[in-house]
Amino acid sequence: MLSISGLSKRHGSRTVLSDVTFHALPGRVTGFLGPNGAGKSSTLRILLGLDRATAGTALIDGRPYRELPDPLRTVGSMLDGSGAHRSRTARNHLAWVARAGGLPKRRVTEVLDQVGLAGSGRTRVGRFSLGMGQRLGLAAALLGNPAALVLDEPVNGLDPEGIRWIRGLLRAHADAGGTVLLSSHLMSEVAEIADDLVVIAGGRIAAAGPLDQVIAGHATLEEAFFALTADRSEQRC
Ligand SMILES: Nc1ncnc2c1ncn2[C@@H]1O[C@H](COP(=O)(O)OP(=O)(O)OP(=O)(O)O)[C@@H](O)[C@H]1O
Repeated sequence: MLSISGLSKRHGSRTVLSDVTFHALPGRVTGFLGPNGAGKSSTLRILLGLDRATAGTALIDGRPYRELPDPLRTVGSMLDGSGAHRSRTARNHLAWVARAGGLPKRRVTEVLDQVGLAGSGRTRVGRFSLGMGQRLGLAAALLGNPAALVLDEPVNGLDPEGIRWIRGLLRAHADAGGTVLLSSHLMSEVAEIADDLVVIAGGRIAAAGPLDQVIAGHATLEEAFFALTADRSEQRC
């Protein structure tokens, strides 16, 4: 389980997160939805130990990321695409991640296959399309066969077939008991895949709960999203 509790973040005098609290549960896909600049990446960076909170906690199975004994086997993540150097091949990049994380080399071949890049393992990352880069980022996230996946805007750059594919992959992961937390600013994408929804705007949680509860009283998710985020987006202090 991923547990975010009372999380606040300030950059100088600017508050970018205020008392953010929500959970992402095993067996569920949780969509973390908000407009640009709402605080999604800031929250996920803290959860993944890449930034420190000003206050509050962000825990993975009850521990901060930095205290996980075996992080890559616990949580797989993708922030900002693949993070691979352009001059590396996909296979070299994954082998490097596997080595650093103490994972067996055979996992490289397995995840390349899993994300549909089996034929592109020896291609330099600099020649990858945006969608291939997303697939490579996902391959790295899957390397440790983790129970939890934390993905920042995973459908960015994917074509319709790629979007359909990633939906299936994330659905299967949750159906097998895994926890999936994915951020997006695209309502339609989230509506297609999420079981639970967390809506953030202006650094504050505007709504959280099962998808149907969050959109109850609104004709569509789009209408709910604008109603929930309209007041908050301008309220950052
Ligand atoms: N290092 C920083 N210094 C100052 N402000 C920052 C810093 N990092 C993020 N911010 C600000 O925090 C706010 C939230 O940014 P964040 O990237 O978390 O939003 P987001 O919801 O992920 O948006 P997007 O969908 O555009 O990526 C933004 O206004 C951003 O400008």
